[in-house]
Amino acid sequence: MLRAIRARTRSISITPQLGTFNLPEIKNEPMKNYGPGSTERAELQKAVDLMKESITKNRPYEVPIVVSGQMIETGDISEQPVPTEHHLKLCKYHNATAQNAIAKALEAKPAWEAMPFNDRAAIFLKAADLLTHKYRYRVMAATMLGQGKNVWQAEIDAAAELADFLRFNCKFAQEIYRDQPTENSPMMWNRVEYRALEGFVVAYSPFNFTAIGGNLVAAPALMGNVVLWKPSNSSIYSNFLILEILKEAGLPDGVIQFLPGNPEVITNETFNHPDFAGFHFTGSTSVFKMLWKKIGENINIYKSYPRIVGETGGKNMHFIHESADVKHAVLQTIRGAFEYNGQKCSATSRVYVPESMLPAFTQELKAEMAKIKMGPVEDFTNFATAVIHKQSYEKIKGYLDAVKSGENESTSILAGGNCNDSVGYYVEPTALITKDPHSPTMVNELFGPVLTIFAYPNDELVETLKLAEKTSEYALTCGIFAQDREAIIEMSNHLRNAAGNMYINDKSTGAVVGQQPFGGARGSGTNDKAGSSLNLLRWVSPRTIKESFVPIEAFHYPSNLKD
Ligand SMILES: NC(=O)c1ccc[n+]([C@@H]2O[C@H](COP(=O)([O-])OP(=O)(O)OC[C@H]3O[C@@H](n4cnc5c(N)ncnc54)[C@H](O)[C@@H]3O)[C@@H](O)[C@H]2O)c1
Ligand SMILES: N[C@@H](CCC=O)C(=O)O
Repeated sequence: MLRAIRARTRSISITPQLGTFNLPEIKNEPMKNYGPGSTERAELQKAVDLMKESITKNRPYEVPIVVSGQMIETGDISEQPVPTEHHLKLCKYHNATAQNAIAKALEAKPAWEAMPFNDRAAIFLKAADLLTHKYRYRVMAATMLGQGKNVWQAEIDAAAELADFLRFNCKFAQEIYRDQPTENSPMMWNRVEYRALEGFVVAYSPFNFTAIGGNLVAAPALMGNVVLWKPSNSSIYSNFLILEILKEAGLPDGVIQFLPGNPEVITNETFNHPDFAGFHFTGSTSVFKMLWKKIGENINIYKSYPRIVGETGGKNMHFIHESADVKHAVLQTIRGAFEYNGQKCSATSRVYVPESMLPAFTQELKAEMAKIKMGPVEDFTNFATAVIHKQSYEKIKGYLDAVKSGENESTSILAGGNCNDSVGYYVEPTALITKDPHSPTMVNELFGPVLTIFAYPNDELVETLKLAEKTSEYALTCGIFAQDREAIIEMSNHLRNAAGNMYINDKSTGAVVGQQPFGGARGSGTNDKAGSSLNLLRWVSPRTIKESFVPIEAFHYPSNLKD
């Protein structure tokens, strides 16, 4: 008997982990300020100029698909244009199919999920350090040229937020693994294992945050999953650089497969596979709903119930109370509405102003908006740049044309309103004012630099809060502005379900990982809070283990015995 046990033991492969390790201290990545004359400004300018020079000489970067570390050129090529100068192409990329990638990912899975946590964490911590040191300016330059971000927007996204995601995920994962049953009855031991999901995870990322693309794949991967990544066609090059960094950091081949290209092809191949185990999505609400439906239709072919995590659109408000500091509210509104040209899911796109404050608010807003400088990203003094692509330009212009033509008759232009796509997809930062709280630009997500103001009677605060609360299908972010504490409480209470991220006297954008976990409810997503343990928990399937130490001697319980 003993010999048989020994023989079995010898056949088990054991990965030793001879210690319970503490992670290095996890802190937010310090942000560089890129002020005039700074070293970082000079280095970033050099990286941007080099990249621009290369593509201007008609040498766009070439991005393959990556399956199990193999760079594959399918020959079916598309291009990623530069939004501020659309005749330039940042990269050419090969369109993928997913077939082989699924099999290869499943092959890579057993070794990856068996790798001790400290080794998996080391890979992502190393990637964060490679990003913030060796590759910071390159990834920022790719984000600036390819996605139209100015310096500060690229810094907070492609450098700081991505590094924060990679590092804080390790901290939160360690806390999850350490979360163990606190009670053990005599002569037994209870444990919980946090297994990776059975099968593969699919991640679809949006164009607007390089960091989100990185996190959509890194979060499930850190928890032991294998991930098929379909990046947005408008952020291919920066996303490919992230994959390269992860590879240099030691990520084994096959853990993340990189599949740029036609989303419908990838969807058909991955969503119809029995091992489809999870979907990690960030993008628009309509696409998410359509994909959720497909998953539902396929439910009988899957081996498990797929985990579905989606962070989607927003129609975020600033609600201003009569006690607010007007200048502060205006400046925060300009940042919230117009930084990155309003292309953040969290962008401020509607603002409620008390009637008594309207003249001061609009005067200050117009004066400050007149100082916004718009132009290409390589001129660091530009605050606004171009929107991402032609489709987006046409959509936003359509809403503005409806205001100009009187089709949207309740609404007029207060500032801005011009569009020009002769060189880049430029939409001037625009403030509209409306008499109709349900006008199209108060309700729909435009995803561009357009803000609509609605003035409410000072004595109708509660009614207007109720109106604002149910004006759109979304519930992502919201900023309330007031000095009066009772007003803050009233506003916050009425808007409790109108936003997953609420800001008091601050703008609706700019959540920081580890400080304000991010995500919304209603039409804005599943609110699984990117950059928190809530998100990581969606990528594990816990197994509870009870081990008894001492043999029992009878099946009866004392209650079965006779007196
Ligand atoms: N809530 C958040 O955290 C958050 C963050 C960033 C962006 N967003 C939202 O994302 C949107 C902007 O990003 P976008 O334009 O890249 O979004 P999108 O919905 O167009 O694309 C997102 C992803 O879905 C894929 N996709 C698009 N159409 C598809 C289809 N028919 N079938 C399968 N896949 C498809 C895209 O290729 C991309 O990878 C906005 O609505 C914004 O609010 C939300
Ligand atoms: N997390 C970002 C928004 C991401 C969506 O685009 C913010 O808080 O501004």
